[in-house]
Amino acid sequence: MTDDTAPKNAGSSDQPQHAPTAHPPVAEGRVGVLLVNLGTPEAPTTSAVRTYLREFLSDTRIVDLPRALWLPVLYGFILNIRPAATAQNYKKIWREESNESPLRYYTRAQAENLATHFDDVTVEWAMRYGTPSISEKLNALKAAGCTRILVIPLYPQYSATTTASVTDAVFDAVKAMRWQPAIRIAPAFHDAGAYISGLAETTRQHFTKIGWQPDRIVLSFHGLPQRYFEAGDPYYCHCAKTARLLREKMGWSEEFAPLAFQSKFGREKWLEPAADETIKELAENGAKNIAVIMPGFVADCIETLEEIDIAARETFLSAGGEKFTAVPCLNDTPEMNTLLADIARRETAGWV
Ligand SMILES: C=CC1=C(C)c2cc3[nH]c(cc4nc(cc5[nH]c(cc1n2)c(C)c5CCC(=O)O)C(CCC(=O)O)=C4C)c(C)c3C=C
Ligand SMILES: [Fe+2]
Ligand SMILES: [Fe+2]
Repeated sequence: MTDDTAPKNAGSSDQPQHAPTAHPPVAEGRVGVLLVNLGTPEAPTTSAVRTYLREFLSDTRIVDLPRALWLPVLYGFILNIRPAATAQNYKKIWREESNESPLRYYTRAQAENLATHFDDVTVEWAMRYGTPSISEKLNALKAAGCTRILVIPLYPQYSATTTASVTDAVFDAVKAMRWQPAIRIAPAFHDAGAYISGLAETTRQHFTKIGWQPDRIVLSFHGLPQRYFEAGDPYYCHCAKTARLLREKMGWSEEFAPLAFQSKFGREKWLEPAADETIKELAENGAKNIAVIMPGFVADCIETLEEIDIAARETFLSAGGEKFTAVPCLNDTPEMNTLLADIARRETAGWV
């Protein structure tokens, strides 16, 4: 536990007789939990989106092409063209009340809700790209005396592009520390009971709220280049397992609730089928009322609110569909709170 008497030697009262006395006070003995999501621009403007995309798309975990090939494309084309269009899309979903993106709003709420479960654990949240950074928050936890820190990447399905990238940033940050905290990284939770039941329960509640039942349901996950899957990324298999478990829980067939992948970026072949094509085909084949569930996202964001709830809705209605609903992500629901508390308790076992 922290000893407030100063001056103080690090870590122990078992100091040798001739120990130096000028050591700065070091708080110690607490447990910290750091929730980490992807990251988001600071504002829905071209320049803020450019700053965000520059950091995001420079990560070799996200785009693994040789830098000599990728950087000219990134700086010559993508960062000149994409930010303006993406900023327009962020404007459509921006939370004006708190002047932030939904992803940031819900990530903060998730951390605040999780903190209510513990008296003696400090809970913080960070973003892999942009702010607040992982390094800033790990240093803040350390300064608050956390010598044991659990990091929970907020991605239910493991991918090198997301989960491993968080781990990279965590260890880059501790690399700069003299007295490193003990670090644990929570594993993927694609098949966790509380996650599947949370998805099932919030979906049922949503259908009750809207007052109609869909003819078909698309289980849409963020996509990846197929090459990453072929190189050993387990993401596709984790998505397929989440989809199967949710179908089993709800009594849905695979035909009724097919798996699809959204958010394709660039020219490479990505995981298929593409969600927008699946949604269009459903309308063309006579489905009138559909729902889209996006279990790969624990917080609503541009990909769920703009790409699906605005753009894919338009695709479906233009192709002859009549009713479309995007089921909200787990966000700041009690179900999400239970899930995070379960993960935090299990993964801090022996610490708390
Ligand atoms: C090569 C490009 C991309 C890969 C690979 C990728 C993987 C990936 N992303 C998420 C989760 C999110 N992505 C979000 C936005 C987003 N993703 C990409 C590109 C790749 N993602 C871009 C360019 C963007 C920005 C928006 C745009 O310009 O279209 C978000 C939302 C952020 C927000 O502020 O709302 C999330 C969340 C996962 C889970 C994943 C791999 C499994
Ligand atoms: Fe993405
Ligand atoms: Fe997108």
